[in-house]
Amino acid sequence: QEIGVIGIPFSKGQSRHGTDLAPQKLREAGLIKKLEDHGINVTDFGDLPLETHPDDLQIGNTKNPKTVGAASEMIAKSVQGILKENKTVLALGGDHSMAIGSIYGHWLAQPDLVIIWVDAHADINTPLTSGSGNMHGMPLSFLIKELQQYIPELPGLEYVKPCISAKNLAYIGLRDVDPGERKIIEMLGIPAFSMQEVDRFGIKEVVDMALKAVDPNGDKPIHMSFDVDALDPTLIPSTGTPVHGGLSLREGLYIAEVMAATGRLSVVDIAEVNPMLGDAKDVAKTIDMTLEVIQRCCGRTRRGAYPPGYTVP
Ligand SMILES: N/C(=N\O)NCCC[NH3+]
Ligand SMILES: [Mn+2]
Ligand SMILES: [Mn+2]
Ligand SMILES: [Mn+2]
Repeated sequence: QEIGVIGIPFSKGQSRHGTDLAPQKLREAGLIKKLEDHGINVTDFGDLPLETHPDDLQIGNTKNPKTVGAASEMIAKSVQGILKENKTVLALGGDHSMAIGSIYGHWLAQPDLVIIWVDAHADINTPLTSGSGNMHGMPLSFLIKELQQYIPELPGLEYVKPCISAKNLAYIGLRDVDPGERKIIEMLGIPAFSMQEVDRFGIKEVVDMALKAVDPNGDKPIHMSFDVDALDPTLIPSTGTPVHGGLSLREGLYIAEVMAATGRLSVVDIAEVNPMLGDAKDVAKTIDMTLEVIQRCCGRTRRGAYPPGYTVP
């Protein structure tokens, strides 16, 4: 499977500078070489030239809608284009508002996509239920058809068409869900496997149940939106909203290996790495753990592999 890497140097979906530096940091840590060393064909499409909208504003408490909207539109076009080249997209964020564009672009190319959202957070606040007004806590609300009656028109987001049904979304890793989000999850019956379910059933069962819920026939293109804060903060200290009691590295790798093994993993978002948070050791650890997960999204497995036609020397 061919991988197309796109850098999304973006931070305006939240308030902490730094997530825009993550794509370059991941490259500098050897991302491309690590993938190639494991026999993975990878093309690096560079970073999107994202810009801050000059006269952006705040609507209600929603911050930077024009900047987020313009970025999402550019992300959508890029993701759609890479999918058209029959490559799996590895979208390196950037804060999680990037998913507005990556999911929309995925839908433009493969409308029957399903979403696996791996995150400590649900990111499904509407502009009206959000406390902070940071759009990285809202991406899914702009995309889910059943929520559109609750979404006000925001300047910059006009082009985003609601394109996902709640039944095509499943969560893994939740442990910090706002009241409004909990209401939405229950109202729409979204399969949500929090860390409590991970503890109760184990990661194998949770991954099986999540996939069964959104893709019962095992024939849909999969969009995995992976917020690194799904992993435990001891593994990923350099992220904006860490929450104790996260996924272990092994659980994170397992999720990635199973998704990749379906052969239908079409788009992977890697969100919320913030290299400006914590000390140098924290940043190095965060980047290192993120690279571990990314490699398994792209087909490396802990079981080892060999190229087709390989014969033992
Ligand atoms: N990391 C975050 N989302 O995944 N932050 C925003 C969440 C606020 N409810
Ligand atoms: Mn998130
Ligand atoms: Mn999160
Ligand atoms: Mn609209």
